[in-house]
Amino acid sequence: MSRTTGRSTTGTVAVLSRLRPYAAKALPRIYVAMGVSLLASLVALAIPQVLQWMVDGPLSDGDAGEIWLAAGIVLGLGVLEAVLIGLRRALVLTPGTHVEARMRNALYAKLQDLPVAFHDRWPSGQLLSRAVSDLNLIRRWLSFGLVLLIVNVLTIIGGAIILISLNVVLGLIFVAAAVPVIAYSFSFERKYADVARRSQDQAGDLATSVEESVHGIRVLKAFGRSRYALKRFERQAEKLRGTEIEKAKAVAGIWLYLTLIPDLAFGTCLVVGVWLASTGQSSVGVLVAFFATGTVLLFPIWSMGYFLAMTLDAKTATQRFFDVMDEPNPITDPAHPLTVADGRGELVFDEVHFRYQDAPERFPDLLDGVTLTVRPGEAMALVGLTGSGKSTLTALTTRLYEVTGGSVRIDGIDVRELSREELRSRVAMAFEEATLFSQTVRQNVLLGRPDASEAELREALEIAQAGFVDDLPEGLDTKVGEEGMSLSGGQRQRLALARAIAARPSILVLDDPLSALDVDTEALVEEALRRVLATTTALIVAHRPSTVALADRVAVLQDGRVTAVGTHSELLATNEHYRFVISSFDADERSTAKETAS
Ligand SMILES: Nc1ncnc2c1ncn2[C@@H]1O[C@H](COP(=O)(O)OP(=O)(O)OP(=O)(O)O)[C@@H](O)[C@H]1O
Repeated sequence: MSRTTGRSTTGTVAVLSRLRPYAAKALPRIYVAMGVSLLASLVALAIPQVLQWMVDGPLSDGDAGEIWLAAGIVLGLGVLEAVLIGLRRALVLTPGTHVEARMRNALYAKLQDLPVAFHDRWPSGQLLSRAVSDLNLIRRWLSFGLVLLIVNVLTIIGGAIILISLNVVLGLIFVAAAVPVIAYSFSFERKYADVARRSQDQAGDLATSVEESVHGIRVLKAFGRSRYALKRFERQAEKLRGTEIEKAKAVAGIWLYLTLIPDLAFGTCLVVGVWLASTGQSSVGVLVAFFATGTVLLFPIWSMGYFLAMTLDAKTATQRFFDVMDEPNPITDPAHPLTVADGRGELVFDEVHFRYQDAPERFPDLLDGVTLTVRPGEAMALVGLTGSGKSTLTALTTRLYEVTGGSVRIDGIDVRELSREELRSRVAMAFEEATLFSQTVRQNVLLGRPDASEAELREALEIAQAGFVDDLPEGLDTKVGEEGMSLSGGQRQRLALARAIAARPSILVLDDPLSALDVDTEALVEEALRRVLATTTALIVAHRPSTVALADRVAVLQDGRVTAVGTHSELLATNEHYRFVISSFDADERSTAKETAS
């Protein structure tokens, strides 16, 4: 999915000025760099004045002493200009990097804060490209493009005034040439802004493809789909290449205008100037100064296209950054959070309604009035057909998603009345898909409670039957996750379970976290889990009879509601839907057993 939002009508200055809070600390240094750069331009513009004085004065008088003096001044001014340019470069070297780092941290914090629903909608490559290449563009613009764009414009204006003061006719020919250039620049801005946005969005899509195919490399290889993935990637890369060429063509167009028109203007000035000098209406010195000034102005004029493009790239990058930063977060802490006093661990779903944002309107709510009480210390299994909304219901307990009606209460307090930190310290979750981070085993397990003691950490590992960690090369300090040791699915699940247990929550939510374990290990984990569940309230999504056996009672989720609650044997005896779900478990188990045997 592309996050292209189409052409923005917001002005470039208005968009870029949104960078001010992040750039505030860097701006003084950037302003000084601008001042220094402007000084360098003034020095460059002063050289032709000295030449004029030299040609009209000492050179025509044949005063050798003054000729040497003038040459010395020109040389001195040249050296001064070089020193000032060097100083400008030194000044702009670091401030942009600070701004980039500040913006990147802010973006990361925002991404952490935004709800899961946001991450469901946004492809990770789009976020990655914002965090890397867009911020890179902004840094380069701040430390280079912004300074030189402004200084070049001022240099061109100052140079034009000098040209007019040297000779009105020649000066006006030069200024008249600016009219078509400015007109073209406006149409360039419109065209380039569009194509820049498209290119940056397409780069994000490409990053998403790379990310997906790297993540899914096993599936692609196993299904022999590598060539297909490559073809898809090539198509996207080709599309981006096309857009980049469009961009390059737009820049080439303005570049042509910016070189051709000033060159034509100076050519005209040369013809008129020679005529003026030959008819005595202008001195040779003035003519020399005029063309020397013109030469000084050529680079600022030619490079305007480049800096304009850079500015528009930075504008697009800024818009893309704020696409994320402006995203409202409906799941926030209340102004005056309550605290759970006794922490008994009662979990109540009261007439809970929920529907995903992108669910078609004709569909009823996925959760259509779920009412369920899990008593303190009770282990409740949640059973239902696949797709009935079990995982979704568990996600509401920690506000990964927000209820769209009704409420979820912990010890009598609506979860929306608690700070998210307090809520997530009360409720710990373990998911079927066990995510480990590129950190040590210890850091991964203590994610929810970094200050847990060694004994607590060991106990959690023991309950989750994760003793294998001691056989890892560096034990608990072995790095796992994406950049570390590869672990099996079952090992990952056991670490994720240990993580939930180590958090010592009053409510434990387990979304089928034992699915990847072999039968023997599962039995051992379940036996150990029973000890924990005796003191902790638990909501357990069950896909297997053995998981159901862990629970005191079972709730049946059907058509968006909890239609029955009871013990396993009660429900078996009285509830037809339960019997049907359980028989589908058995069928699954049988087919899994067959697959394992074959
Ligand atoms: N992020 C999402 N955005 C939109 N729809 C979703 C999202 N996650 C799940 N759904 C849909 O909501 C329904 C319920 O999904 P959920 O994962 O809660 O079911 P489940 O009962 O846990 O299923 P299973 O037993 O297969 O794990 C499904 O139809 C699914 O397609």
